[in-house]
Amino acid sequence: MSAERILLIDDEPAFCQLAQSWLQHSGYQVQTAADLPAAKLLLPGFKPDLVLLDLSLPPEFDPQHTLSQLGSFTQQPVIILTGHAQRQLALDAIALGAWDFIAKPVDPDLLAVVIKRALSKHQLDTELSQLKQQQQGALQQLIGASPAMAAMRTLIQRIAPTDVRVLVTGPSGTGKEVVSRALHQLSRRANQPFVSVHCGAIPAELLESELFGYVKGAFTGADKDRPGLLQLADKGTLFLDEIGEMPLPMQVKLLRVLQEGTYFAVGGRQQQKIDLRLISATNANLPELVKKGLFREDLYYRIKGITLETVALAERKQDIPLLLQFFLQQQAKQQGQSLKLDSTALNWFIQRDWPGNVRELKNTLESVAAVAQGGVLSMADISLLHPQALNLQAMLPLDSSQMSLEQAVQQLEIKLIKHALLQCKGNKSQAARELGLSRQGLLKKIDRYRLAD
Ligand SMILES: Nc1ncnc2c1ncn2[C@@H]1O[C@H](COP(=O)(O)OP(=O)(O)OP(=O)(O)O)[C@@H](O)[C@H]1O
Repeated sequence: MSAERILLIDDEPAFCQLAQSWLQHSGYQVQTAADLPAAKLLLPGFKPDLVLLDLSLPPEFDPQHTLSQLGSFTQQPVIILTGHAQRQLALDAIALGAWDFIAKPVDPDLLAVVIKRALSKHQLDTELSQLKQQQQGALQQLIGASPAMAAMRTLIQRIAPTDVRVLVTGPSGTGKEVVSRALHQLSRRANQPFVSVHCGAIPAELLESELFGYVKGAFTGADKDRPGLLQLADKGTLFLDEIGEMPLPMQVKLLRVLQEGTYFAVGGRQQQKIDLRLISATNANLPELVKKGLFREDLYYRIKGITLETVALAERKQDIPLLLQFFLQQQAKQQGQSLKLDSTALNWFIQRDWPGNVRELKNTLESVAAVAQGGVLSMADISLLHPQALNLQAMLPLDSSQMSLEQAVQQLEIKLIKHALLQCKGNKSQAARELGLSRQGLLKKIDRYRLAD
């Protein structure tokens, strides 16, 4: 650990020299300043963890003036150095926020104790505020003000500090990984690793050695010991994404780890102990997979703990503007210019269906932002990537002002669907994609408007 830094502000050169040498001897880094202007110049570069401040400083030698400057030291505790006659002033200083005072001539042992206490308090304060920031940060990444998102936030805050296993379910692209990361960041394991494993992306034959690691000679090519992801996640959180895709033989092995907290590396004989929190995610229906014999029932109950369910964007459309704003800010940071959507473009994003949920919304916005020129994203930009969007205005029913909103919307939908089907030569999957609908959604509308023939 690097030495803690102390800034000593005192105009007596002999005292400064002596105190500096005591403190350095005790392992602190010390810089001295003879007056407040000199001290303020040192602050940004030296970043002291603690300030020792004499009250009578040149040019005024006015303790009240020095006290009025206490506000310059907000990031670190200040210990006041006083003469015996200045006791009341020292008490005033404490009322103004100084941490403690010590009388001159200074007793080095007493000084050491006071400094140690002040520094450990300062460290606790810093850790606490970092933790608070981290916690706010974790939830700030989880955008949405819908009742579903508010309930999700409350649940995350409640269960994050426990070690209970969590299964996050919900449609693809709805934020299951974001939720899992927030659970980790709000947990007591926040400073330990969060290791994410996509169970479906690693070939079945490699999954065991990826998770458990292997020892030298375990198989051809294993020329040295290699730790597995489980070991990398030790003390932290293991996130098993798409757990429904884990092959059955691997499920048996994972079950043993969860039951016993131990495992063997591939080819290894030494039992490894592990302490981790498991969070799993899936968009599959696990009970259904259990019924079909594709997922072990005993493992299902082991990983289930508490189930959190993320909700499709279609069921919380009110989150779309907030999400757009969040992603626009991210894009703006990357592009180094401010970005916004004009009102028609914003409406297009809100009205559209997003079968790929937040992921699709984010990707679409990013592509539009990439092709847009200037800081305002408009329908013209959108139509470069989604030509059917341009036709929208032209397709509005001519006498729409005479109709109810519902009738006008229905007419517009019918026109758009017919147009898309024509363009896609009757291919419904393609037309659904063009319209930003799921195939199922399009079929329902075709049925409702009797457009089948
Ligand atoms: N509530 C949210 N706030 C901010 N970003 C979100 C939110 N939900 C999702 N995202 C973003 O959407 C994208 C997809 O999210 P994520 O990977 O967490 O979804 P998922 O449900 O785990 O998807 P999959 O099932 O396909 O693995 C990510 O870029 C993520 O940052």
